[in-house]
Amino acid sequence: MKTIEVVAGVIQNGEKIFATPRGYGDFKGGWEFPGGKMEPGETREQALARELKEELAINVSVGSFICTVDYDYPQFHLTMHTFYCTIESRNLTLLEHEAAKWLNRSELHTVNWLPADAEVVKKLKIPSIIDEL
Ligand SMILES: Nc1nc2c([nH]c(=O)n2[C@H]2C[C@H](O)[C@@H](COP(=O)(O)OP(=O)(O)OP(=O)(O)O)O2)c(=O)[nH]1
Repeated sequence: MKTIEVVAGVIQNGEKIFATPRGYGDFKGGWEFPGGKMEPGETREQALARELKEELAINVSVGSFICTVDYDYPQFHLTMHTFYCTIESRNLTLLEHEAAKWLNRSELHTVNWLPADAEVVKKLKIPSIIDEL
Protein backbone atom coordinates (compact mmCIF):
# COMPACT_ATOMS: atom_id res chain seq x y z
CA MET A 1 0.00 0.00 0.00
CA LYS A 2 1.29 3.46 -0.71
CA THR A 3 2.34 5.69 2.17
CA ILE A 4 1.51 9.39 2.27
CA GLU A 5 3.60 11.50 4.62
CA VAL A 6 1.98 14.74 5.80
CA VAL A 7 2.60 17.42 8.37
CA ALA A 8 -0.27 19.05 10.22
CA GLY A 9 -0.45 22.02 12.56
CA VAL A 10 -2.31 22.41 15.83
CA ILE A 11 -2.63 26.17 15.61
CA GLN A 12 -3.05 27.85 18.96
CA ASN A 13 -4.11 31.37 19.75
CA GLY A 14 -4.67 31.98 23.46
CA GLU A 15 -6.79 29.10 24.78
CA LYS A 16 -8.19 28.21 21.38
CA ILE A 17 -7.22 25.57 18.83
CA PHE A 18 -8.01 25.84 15.14
CA ALA A 19 -10.00 23.09 13.40
CA THR A 20 -11.32 22.93 9.85
CA PRO A 21 -13.25 20.43 7.70
CA ARG A 22 -11.64 19.18 4.51
CA GLY A 23 -13.10 21.07 1.59
CA TYR A 24 -12.75 18.45 -1.12
CA GLY A 25 -11.99 14.83 -1.96
CA ASP A 26 -12.83 11.50 -0.35
CA PHE A 27 -12.64 12.92 3.17
CA LYS A 28 -14.69 16.04 2.49
CA GLY A 29 -16.37 17.25 5.64
CA GLY A 30 -14.09 15.35 8.05
CA TRP A 31 -12.38 17.75 10.46
CA GLU A 32 -8.62 18.03 10.44
CA PHE A 33 -5.62 20.03 11.46
CA PRO A 34 -4.51 21.90 8.35
CA GLY A 35 -1.33 20.89 6.60
CA GLY A 36 -0.31 18.71 3.71
CA LYS A 37 2.26 16.57 1.99
CA MET A 38 5.97 17.14 2.45
CA GLU A 39 8.01 17.98 -0.63
CA PRO A 40 11.48 16.58 -1.31
CA GLY A 41 14.23 18.47 0.52
CA GLU A 42 11.93 20.16 3.03
CA THR A 43 12.13 19.74 6.76
CA ARG A 44 8.83 18.97 8.48
CA GLU A 45 8.75 22.49 9.89
CA GLN A 46 9.39 24.10 6.49
CA ALA A 47 6.67 21.97 4.87
CA LEU A 48 4.18 22.91 7.55
CA ALA A 49 4.90 26.64 7.36
CA ARG A 50 4.55 26.48 3.54
CA GLU A 51 1.27 24.54 3.62
CA LEU A 52 -0.31 26.83 6.19
CA LYS A 53 0.66 29.85 4.17
CA GLU A 54 -0.83 28.28 1.03
CA GLU A 55 -4.06 27.20 2.72
CA LEU A 56 -4.72 29.98 5.21
CA ALA A 57 -2.52 32.92 4.18
CA ILE A 58 -0.78 33.03 7.55
CA ASN A 59 2.79 33.05 8.78
CA VAL A 60 3.03 30.64 11.69
CA SER A 61 5.77 29.95 14.16
CA VAL A 62 6.16 26.19 14.21
CA GLY A 63 6.63 25.11 17.81
CA SER A 64 7.07 21.80 19.60
CA PHE A 65 6.46 18.41 18.08
CA ILE A 66 3.29 16.71 19.38
CA CYS A 67 3.27 13.23 17.87
CA THR A 68 3.40 11.14 14.71
CA VAL A 69 0.24 9.23 13.89
CA ASP A 70 0.29 6.17 11.63
CA TYR A 71 -3.10 5.23 10.28
CA ASP A 72 -4.21 2.69 7.67
CA TYR A 73 -6.92 4.10 5.44
CA PRO A 74 -8.40 1.66 2.91
CA GLN A 75 -6.52 3.35 0.02
CA PHE A 76 -3.20 4.31 1.64
CA HIS A 77 -1.12 4.36 4.78
CA LEU A 78 -0.89 7.80 6.38
CA THR A 79 2.08 8.98 8.40
CA MET A 80 1.21 12.35 9.91
CA HIS A 81 3.58 14.48 11.98
CA THR A 82 1.89 17.11 14.13
CA PHE A 83 3.33 20.26 15.67
CA TYR A 84 2.01 23.12 17.72
CA CYS A 85 1.94 26.37 15.78
CA THR A 86 1.22 29.87 16.98
CA ILE A 87 -0.05 32.92 15.14
CA GLU A 88 -0.31 36.53 16.14
CA SER A 89 -4.02 36.95 15.48
CA ARG A 90 -7.00 34.77 14.61
CA ASN A 91 -7.39 36.40 11.21
CA LEU A 92 -7.09 33.65 8.66
CA THR A 93 -8.22 33.42 5.05
CA LEU A 94 -9.81 30.10 4.16
CA LEU A 95 -8.28 29.51 0.72
CA GLU A 96 -8.95 25.75 0.56
CA HIS A 97 -11.48 25.14 3.33
CA GLU A 98 -15.15 26.03 3.58
CA ALA A 99 -15.45 26.44 7.32
CA ALA A 100 -13.41 26.60 10.50
CA LYS A 101 -13.77 26.80 14.27
CA TRP A 102 -11.62 27.91 17.15
CA LEU A 103 -12.20 25.38 19.93
CA ASN A 104 -11.21 25.15 23.58
CA ARG A 105 -9.62 21.87 24.59
CA SER A 106 -12.90 20.90 26.27
CA GLU A 107 -14.79 21.49 23.00
CA LEU A 108 -12.53 19.37 20.81
CA HIS A 109 -14.98 16.46 20.87
CA THR A 110 -17.74 18.57 19.27
CA VAL A 111 -16.54 18.12 15.69
CA ASN A 112 -16.21 14.97 13.61
CA TRP A 113 -12.44 14.42 13.26
CA LEU A 114 -10.84 12.30 10.57
CA PRO A 115 -9.72 9.01 12.12
CA ALA A 116 -6.01 9.90 12.14
CA ASP A 117 -6.74 13.25 13.78
CA ALA A 118 -8.78 11.64 16.54
CA GLU A 119 -5.50 10.17 17.82
CA VAL A 120 -3.99 13.65 18.03
CA VAL A 121 -7.09 15.02 19.76
CA LYS A 122 -6.74 12.37 22.48
CA LYS A 123 -3.28 13.71 23.25
CA LEU A 124 -4.42 17.33 23.27
CA LYS A 125 -7.16 16.63 25.80
CA ILE A 126 -4.56 15.62 28.37
CA PRO A 127 -2.00 18.40 28.07
CA SER A 128 1.24 17.48 29.74
CA ILE A 129 3.15 20.01 31.80
CA ILE A 130 5.66 20.28 28.97
CA ASP A 131 2.93 21.28 26.48
CA GLU A 132 1.98 24.13 28.76
CA LEU A 133 5.47 25.63 28.91
N1 LIG B 1 -3.52 17.86 5.73
C1 LIG B 1 -4.06 16.90 6.46
N2 LIG B 1 -4.34 15.71 5.87
C2 LIG B 1 -4.89 14.75 6.63
C3 LIG B 1 -5.18 14.97 8.01
N3 LIG B 1 -5.74 13.84 8.51
C4 LIG B 1 -5.81 12.96 7.52
O1 LIG B 1 -6.27 11.83 7.61
N4 LIG B 1 -5.29 13.50 6.35
C5 LIG B 1 -5.19 12.81 5.06
C6 LIG B 1 -6.17 13.29 4.05
C7 LIG B 1 -5.39 13.40 2.75
O2 LIG B 1 -5.81 12.39 1.87
C8 LIG B 1 -3.94 13.14 3.10
C9 LIG B 1 -2.98 14.18 2.52
O3 LIG B 1 -3.31 15.46 2.84
P1 LIG B 1 -3.18 16.73 1.85
O4 LIG B 1 -3.59 17.91 2.67
O5 LIG B 1 -1.87 16.76 1.18
O6 LIG B 1 -4.35 16.47 0.84
P2 LIG B 1 -4.51 16.06 -0.65
O7 LIG B 1 -4.29 14.63 -0.83
O8 LIG B 1 -5.85 16.59 -0.95
O9 LIG B 1 -3.37 16.87 -1.38
P3 LIG B 1 -3.29 17.53 -2.78
O10 LIG B 1 -3.93 16.59 -3.73
O11 LIG B 1 -3.99 18.85 -2.63
O12 LIG B 1 -1.79 17.68 -2.98
O13 LIG B 1 -3.89 13.05 4.53
C10 LIG B 1 -4.87 16.22 8.59
O14 LIG B 1 -5.09 16.46 9.79
N5 LIG B 1 -4.32 17.15 7.80
